[in-house]
Amino acid sequence: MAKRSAAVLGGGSWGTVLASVLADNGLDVTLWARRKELAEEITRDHCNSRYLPDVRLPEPLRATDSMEEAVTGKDLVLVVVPSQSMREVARDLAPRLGKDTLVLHAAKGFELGSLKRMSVVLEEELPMAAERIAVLSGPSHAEEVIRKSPTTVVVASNHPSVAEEAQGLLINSYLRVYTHPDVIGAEVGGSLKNIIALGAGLSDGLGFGDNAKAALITRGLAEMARLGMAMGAKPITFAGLSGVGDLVVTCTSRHSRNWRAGNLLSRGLGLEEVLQRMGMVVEGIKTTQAARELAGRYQVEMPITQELHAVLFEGKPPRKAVEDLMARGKTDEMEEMLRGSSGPTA
Ligand SMILES: NC(=O)c1ccc[n+]([C@@H]2O[C@H](COP(=O)([O-])OP(=O)(O)OC[C@H]3O[C@@H](n4cnc5c(N)ncnc54)[C@H](O)[C@@H]3O)[C@@H](O)[C@H]2O)c1
Ligand SMILES: O=P(O)(O)OC[C@H](O)CO
Repeated sequence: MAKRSAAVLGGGSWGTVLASVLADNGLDVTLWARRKELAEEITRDHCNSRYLPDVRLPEPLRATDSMEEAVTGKDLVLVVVPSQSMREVARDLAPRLGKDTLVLHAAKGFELGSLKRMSVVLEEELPMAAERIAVLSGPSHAEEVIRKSPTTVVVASNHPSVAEEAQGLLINSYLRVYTHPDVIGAEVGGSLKNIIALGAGLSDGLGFGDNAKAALITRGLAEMARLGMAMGAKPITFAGLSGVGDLVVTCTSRHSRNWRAGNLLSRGLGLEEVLQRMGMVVEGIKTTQAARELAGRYQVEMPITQELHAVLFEGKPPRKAVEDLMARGKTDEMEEMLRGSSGPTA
């Protein structure tokens, strides 16, 4: 059988690590990076010094700054760029995509303005591949996967055979991949957990304790599920890897960009300075804007998201945001879940 092949689009932390996983699995892999110097460094020195310092990448992994060269003849194209770049990259990919190539994305966010999920953006820009699209999500920090630390993720697709094929290409002894039928749930969970992780970083930075973090995680999950269900997700998806699994890892890991950004905000730094210090994408910030608009569109209460929006974009002091969350009207924790609707409780 011919050697399977893949292109990974995006030379940041997660793109580089997923390309390394596929190379470890024996695929012929080409990574596409926008910057020529980065592509050369990966091919020549087997490292990505900006995004993964001190990590040696698999020798067979090749990189290029030519998308044409990267994607031509590949069985799988894995798109791993920040959400706000997804449409632009998909547009460049469209004329080059092979007629049977699987398209998998691993971004966690919504497109600002349209508020669309990433697989919808891909379907719009790659209509010829609409039946071959899948999403990769779940608790997976790049820094741990590259060390081959045991990790579990899901590949969700509306087409079971597409999810199974992507699963077969990615699964190995340190990355266990489950298929999943709920694309909406996987994308909404993977995106919204970043908002709660920003809140967890803020909470920890302000010196609130473990009770506060447990509350944020649990009530955060409730509002993630509430919006997800209104958007068409299956509630059970939020109990899985792309829901509570990813929420827990992002709220508690020292690797989390979103947690770290929240923590820097708690020290009184402005948003611009926080982003400059991070130097990597912090998806939760734009997701907070998108989720607040989605909450309005779907008439769903998202108090944590609302308060975080006020802190990030309206100058509200974080302690006042916490006070206001605690002082909300009395409610029943499970009322809405047990009613099975997305009605107005929080
Ligand atoms: N880092 C992780 O551990 C991790 C894990 C799971 C999911 N994700 C998700 O993967 C996505 C990418 O995250 P990351 O951590 O790799 O980000 P990163 O900040 O490490 O890297 C982003 C990369 O995308 C490139 N890029 C941005 N816009 C581009 C464009 N228009 N064309 C080409 N390249 C472009 C940047 O140059 C950079 O190389 C995000 O949605 C993130 O939430 C990340
Ligand atoms: O580092 P973060 O906060 O962007 O999170 C990365 C992944 O989404 C964790 O699964």
